[in-house]
Amino acid sequence: MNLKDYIRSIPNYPKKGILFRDITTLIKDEKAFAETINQIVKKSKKFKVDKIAAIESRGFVFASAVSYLLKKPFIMLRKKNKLPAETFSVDFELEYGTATIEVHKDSIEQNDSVLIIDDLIATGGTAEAAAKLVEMSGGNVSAFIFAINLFDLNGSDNLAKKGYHVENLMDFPGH
Ligand SMILES: O=P(O)(O)OC[C@H]1O[C@H](OP(=O)(O)OP(=O)(O)O)[C@H](O)[C@@H]1O
Ligand SMILES: Nc1ncnc2[nH]cnc12
Repeated sequence: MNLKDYIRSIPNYPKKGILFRDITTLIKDEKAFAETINQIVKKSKKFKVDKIAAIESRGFVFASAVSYLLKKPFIMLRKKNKLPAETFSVDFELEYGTATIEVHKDSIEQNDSVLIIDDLIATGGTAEAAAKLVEMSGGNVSAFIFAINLFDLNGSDNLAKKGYHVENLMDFPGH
């Protein structure tokens, strides 16, 4: 099965010049969804993983299934003002705007090895903010796993250059 066949590409969404890579067409096919989760689980075996963290909202779709299969705790990295208790907070830039993500201060313990999962990496701004949240919490990023890498936006390569382990299931151009 070629997972790339299940990704729908929509030009000029949400802004002119963005080629949107849509995962809804992958997750509505139960075999493609299961294959995606299995491939992420397989890639995760190379790394020490105490906890899994994922980025709202599309990241949750994949990461919670992986967390269930690996029997590891699941940590939500959420958009601003969604988490009810005390948080660490990081502002960052997106391919199409700016944003803030937060994590509860008591989600990650000192020296936890945290696997960060998201559906897609573009510029890498979101992923770097996620890494900062893990590190501010006292944890270490054991690796990043993305279903889709928009390779011409260089986010994945930039994370690797910074010394992070990065795994991608599918490569697409972002434009
Ligand atoms: O590498 P970057 O340039 O930072 O972009 C990647 C991020 O953008 C998308 O999320 P989005 O903010 O659109 O939110 P959503 O998951 O709630 O749709 C995607 O799910 C990644 O989290
Ligand atoms: N081109 C793109 N397609 C889907 N999600 C994205 N998130 C950031 N850039 C994206």
